[in-house]
Amino acid sequence: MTSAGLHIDRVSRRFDVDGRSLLALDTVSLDAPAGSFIALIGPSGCGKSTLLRMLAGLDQPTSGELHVGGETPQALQQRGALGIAFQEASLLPWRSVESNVRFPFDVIGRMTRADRERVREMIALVGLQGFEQALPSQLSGGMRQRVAIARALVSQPQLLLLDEPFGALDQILRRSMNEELQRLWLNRPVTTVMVTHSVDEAIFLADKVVVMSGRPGRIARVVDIPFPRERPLSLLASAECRKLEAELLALMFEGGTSDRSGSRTGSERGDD
Ligand SMILES: Nc1ncnc2c1ncn2[C@@H]1O[C@H](COP(=O)(O)OP(=O)(O)OP(=O)(O)O)[C@@H](O)[C@H]1O
Repeated sequence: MTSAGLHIDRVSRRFDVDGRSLLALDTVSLDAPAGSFIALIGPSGCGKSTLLRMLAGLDQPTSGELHVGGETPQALQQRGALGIAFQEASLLPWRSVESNVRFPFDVIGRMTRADRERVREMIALVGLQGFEQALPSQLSGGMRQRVAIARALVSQPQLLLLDEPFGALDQILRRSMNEELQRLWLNRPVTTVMVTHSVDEAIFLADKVVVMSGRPGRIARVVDIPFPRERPLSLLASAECRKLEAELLALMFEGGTSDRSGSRTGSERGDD
């Protein structure tokens, strides 16, 4: 299964809260070619998770459309072409590591010899050989996130969605998981959208960082990350990276008023 490009076209989402209509996302448009790594950053409540949930087919826009490789997220999800890992690893506690990683195949009712081999391979790739029969409660937080990432990638999805996958980990573990995710992604560059609160994590992993602003949630700016891969962790201490981090933070606080070049959204162009 090859990776797929993203097409988000003027997506808005309203919620009814206590009889009031809240505009959580306002005409968000974004295009990304197959094999891109997109990081979504922005202040709390700006709609990052809402956008990710729509890409996962778990929610529908009030207006606008989302397509992944020409298909709706629902279609993608139904044929097992979506990989999802959220902050709480959300493993099934009664299932072993092996059984959790195998889960996406159980859902689509398929388990070929190649699938079985793939489960074994993913467990090895995330460094959990020897823990196949362990239960989630017997694992550390980092190991549980590794299982979640292995499960998200096992069916070779066309789109990988990550919502703060390392948010609950300490800084050292988070860094090493960032390295590990980069290695897995370089092994097979699947189109990825990751929500993160960590600006340097976004810079380390992404091709493009999408900075969102809040109330209502909009894309303030899309910033290309210029650093070639494979990126070493030492990149994060470099002056160039620090400067970019400061600019992205400023964009987040100012609601995207910095003049750093980058693509503009439909609403910025005033064509919505
Ligand atoms: N099911 C829902 N019903 C009502 N309001 C909702 C619902 N889901 C999200 N919202 C509202 O939409 C807005 C965006 O929420 P969302 O969780 O997408 O933000 P976020 O950027 O992911 O925030 P955080 O960084 O804090 O996780 C918030 O104001 C939130 O209260």
